Amino acid sequence: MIVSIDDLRQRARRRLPRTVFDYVEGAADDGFTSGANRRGFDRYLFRARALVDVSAVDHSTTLLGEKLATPIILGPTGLAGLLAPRGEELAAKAAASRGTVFTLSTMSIGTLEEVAAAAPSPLWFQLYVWKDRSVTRALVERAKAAGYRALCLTVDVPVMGNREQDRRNGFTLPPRVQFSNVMDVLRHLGWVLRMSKSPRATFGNFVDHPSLTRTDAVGVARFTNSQFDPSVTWKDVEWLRSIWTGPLVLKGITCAEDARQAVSLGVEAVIVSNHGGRQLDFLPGAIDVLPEVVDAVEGRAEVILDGGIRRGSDVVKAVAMGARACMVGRPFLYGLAADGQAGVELSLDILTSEIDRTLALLGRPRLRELDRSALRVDTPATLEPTASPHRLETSTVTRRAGGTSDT
Ligand SMILES: Cc1cc2nc3c(=O)[nH]c(=O)nc-3n(C[C@H](O)[C@H](O)[C@H](O)COP(=O)(O)O)c2cc1C
Ligand SMILES: CCCCC(=O)C(=O)O
Repeated sequence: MIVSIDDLRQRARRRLPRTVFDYVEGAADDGFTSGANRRGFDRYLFRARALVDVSAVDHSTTLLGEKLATPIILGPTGLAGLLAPRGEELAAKAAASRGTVFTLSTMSIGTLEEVAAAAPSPLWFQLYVWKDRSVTRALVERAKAAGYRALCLTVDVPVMGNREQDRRNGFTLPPRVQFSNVMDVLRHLGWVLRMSKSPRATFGNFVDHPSLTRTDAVGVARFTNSQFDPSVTWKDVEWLRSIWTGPLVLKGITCAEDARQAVSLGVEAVIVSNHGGRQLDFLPGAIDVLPEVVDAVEGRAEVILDGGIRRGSDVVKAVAMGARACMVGRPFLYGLAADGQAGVELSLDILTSEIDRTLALLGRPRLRELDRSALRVDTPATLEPTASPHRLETSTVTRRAGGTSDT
């Protein structure tokens, strides 16, 4: 029986060939940051109020001027179409049915036009900047023509992170059957059968690219490293600002300086993210850098927390710390692999019902009114309370240079 995101993960693990599941789980280097995204939430504990009328709980919010029925939005994930045929379309439809945003990755299997045609949900398009700026410009123009509401520039992939398991597995596109994985593929004939209905098994937005011929399999990291531009700077953000008229969002902000620079260029939202621990290892957990970014932005842009959300209580903590919404990657991918569109809907329903229960038990029925007084934290000095409206109550135990002592 599936009652949690972890149950969905187990189901996804059983249904996918190892190489595909490993790609989804993949973290850079030693996986420190991937683990920190989860561990970070453990340091934030609740301060609950009793005897509050919580008969009507409201978890709705607004983001970039649009009302969201849930504070959880679906993040960009390359190759989601390998988890289920037309996977990106299914996930976008699931987001629409739950009143939230789906973000399509540049590196999707479905084309950006196919996904826009399939789903009415407020769609965002995530952009990687290609060395060939005419490719980048064409993507932006196609996204505009197809009706994507916001452009989300990912800023934490100047080069691909070191995903060692993908390298050991020889992960390619299309996925290859090799001596080392033939037994695994045979054990997952259901997936093979399902995927035979997929219109293609390569990057849909670039089907005409000379490196993506029908016969050759391409190494995913090798391909992206050859195409993504490592010389991208803030100048490119200015350029995108000038050619994209809608809201511009930067994904992958992890410090105050970058947050301030983003705001000064008129960016509407920043996503605090370490790419789910898939890029630079030894960044802190996303929730750990959220206060720094919220305080630097000072309300001039919206802040979204991305990375490590597996429970509704994680979302409640992030919102209390000043995030407007949370983005998820793997949770909805597990749902997609487990049961297609219904599985993505289930992942959203699980998290949203956990948010409701948490808000009720916390005695804070309106998500939008949460602030740092809902939390206590055993914190290093860098996260000490600030004067912002999201002032954080420290717990009675604070960490001192010499260890832990009662105050
Ligand atoms: C399989 C997979 C593919 C991803 N592809 C992209 C991508 O194409 N573009 C991007 O900006 N982020 C990508 N990400 C990062 C996610 O958008 C998001 O930052 C991350 O998954 C959040 O962590 P979580 O999985 O713990 O929710 C990918 C993540 C995963 C797991
Ligand atoms: C498939 C190309 C890159 C996707 C990505 O950004 C990731 O795997 O994290």
